[in-house]
Amino acid sequence: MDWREKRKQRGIRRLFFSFVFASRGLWYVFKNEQNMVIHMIIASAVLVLGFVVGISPVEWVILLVVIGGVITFELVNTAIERVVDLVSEDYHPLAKIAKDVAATAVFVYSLIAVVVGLIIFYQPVLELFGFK
Ligand SMILES: Nc1ncnc2c1ncn2[C@@H]1O[C@H](COP(=O)(O)OP(=O)(O)OP(=O)(O)O)[C@@H](O)[C@H]1O
Repeated sequence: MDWREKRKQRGIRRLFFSFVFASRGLWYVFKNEQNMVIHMIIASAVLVLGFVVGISPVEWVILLVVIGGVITFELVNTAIERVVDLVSEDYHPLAKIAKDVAATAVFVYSLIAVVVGLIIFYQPVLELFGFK
């Protein structure tokens, strides 16, 4: 069955194929984008740190939203890069703007994620190392 036929599916089968396509997308970006690997490593370290210092339920929610946001922006950034390359691989000022703006979206959200991480972990990490 090719992808056009899969797209015509309805109900549970359609849902199943949506998950298959989504997991392929995630795997593709993980394999091909170094930044995604870096995001995943940092996210894993932060999650482990969350367990170690014992952050509150609200802090967990904030952390998960922020981590999910960074990963989602990286996925959308890669999708935009590939669509731009599909339209033309030649140099074009608009292609440059599209890719630069998409990359900036990831950068801005990542900066916010770092600040949120510092706010959540600053105090508990100091206490963990006996500075407070
Ligand atoms: N077709 C193009 N025309 C003009 N500039 C381009 C073009 N393709 C890429 N660029 C420039 O090169 C940069 C890197 O593009 P590339 O497609 O290699 O993305 P990347 O290195 O995977 O980016 P990211 O780090 O965001 O994943 C873009 O941000 C853009 O400034």
